[in-house]
Amino acid sequence: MKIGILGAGSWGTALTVLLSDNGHDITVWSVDEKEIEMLDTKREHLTKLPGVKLPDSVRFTTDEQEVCKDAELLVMVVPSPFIRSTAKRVAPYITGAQTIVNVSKGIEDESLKTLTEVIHEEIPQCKVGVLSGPSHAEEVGKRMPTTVVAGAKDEKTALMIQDAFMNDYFRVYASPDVIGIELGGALKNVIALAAGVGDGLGCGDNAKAAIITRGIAEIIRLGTAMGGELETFAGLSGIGDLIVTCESKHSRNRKAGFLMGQGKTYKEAMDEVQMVVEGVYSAKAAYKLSQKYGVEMPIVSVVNRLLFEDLNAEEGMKMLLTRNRTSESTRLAWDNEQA
Ligand SMILES: NC(=O)C1=CN([C@@H]2O[C@H](COP(=O)(O)OP(=O)(O)OC[C@H]3O[C@@H](n4cnc5c(N)ncnc54)[C@H](O)[C@@H]3O)[C@@H](O)[C@H]2O)C=CC1
Ligand SMILES: O=C(CO)COP(=O)(O)O
Repeated sequence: MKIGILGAGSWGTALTVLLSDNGHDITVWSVDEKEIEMLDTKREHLTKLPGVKLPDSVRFTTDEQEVCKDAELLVMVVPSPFIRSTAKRVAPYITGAQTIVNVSKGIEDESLKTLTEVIHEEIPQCKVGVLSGPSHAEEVGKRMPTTVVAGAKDEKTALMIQDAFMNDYFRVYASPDVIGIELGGALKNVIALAAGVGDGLGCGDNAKAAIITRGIAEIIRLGTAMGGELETFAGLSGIGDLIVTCESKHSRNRKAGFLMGQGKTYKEAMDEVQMVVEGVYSAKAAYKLSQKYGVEMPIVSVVNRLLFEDLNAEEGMKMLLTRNRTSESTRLAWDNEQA
């Protein structure tokens, strides 16, 4: 199959390896001429995925028309703040016969729309799906075992994406719950920032388990209010991706949080990570969504204050621990007759 990859950072590069292994004919596009020149001449992303070699058959371009021409499938893998502008750039070259799969993780800050909603708005003529799950580029680039979920509203599109990506080291499940998959992928990054802050402060395994568990409770509260399925949040694109991002040495979100936990400012942390930290963009959107849907998201709220209101990490952790006492579940009922 002819595939165009829109975005050439670490995830775009790892997926180029995977999709080339699957025998597809690949063209990679980036807005950044220097990045394209480096990839074309060195066959490696020297800064974002060093050590991972790209096959000679892959073509590189900065021309939107070239990457879209004859492609049956387009993979959208630019950071979330550039999804709309990239969709606008390629829209004139996309026909109803093509499918776009979004593999980026975020929520648009201004509109509070998910990324497939943004793509669909800009390119209504084509089918749009999503692929998400616990999948660090550093491991996929080395062909290490990975499992993810392909989502689309219609089964044919989901199965087409599943077929294109799946091989013996990359297992793809299919699902119709597009909103659930996308919200899990975007919101876990905000919780991973908090997990990193805990690590930076020197908190232990108990705190990490608490942040993951209470984090998924927040994701489920907002995600189900927005129409996502509980089963999806308990799956690969929900708890699965939350675990890997909170635990992995490869995670940019966890690392940014770690640096802030160690006393670095938000700006210093971003400068040191040097790659996209999506949780920073999704934090604001998640907070606004929690207000809109009337759901409590204490971790998301503290992360926002750490990032944008100069709250320090120690105070943030204390705020979470000393909230008013409450029940673990808001749904379970007491049997007071037994008292
Ligand atoms: N790196 C990973 O392990 C994974 C990343 N993702 C998601 O994939 C998305 C991309 O992440 P990475 O590849 O890691 O980012 P990255 O930080 O490695 O690369 C960012 C890339 O964005 C592109 N870019 C920069 N400015 C742009 C602009 N103005 N317009 C269009 N494109 C521009 C460039 O190609 C640049 O290399 C994010 O949403 C991330 O959450 C999802 C799964 C795994
Ligand atoms: O989404 C990811 C892994 O599934 C990547 O997470 P980070 O952006 O935190 O590295």
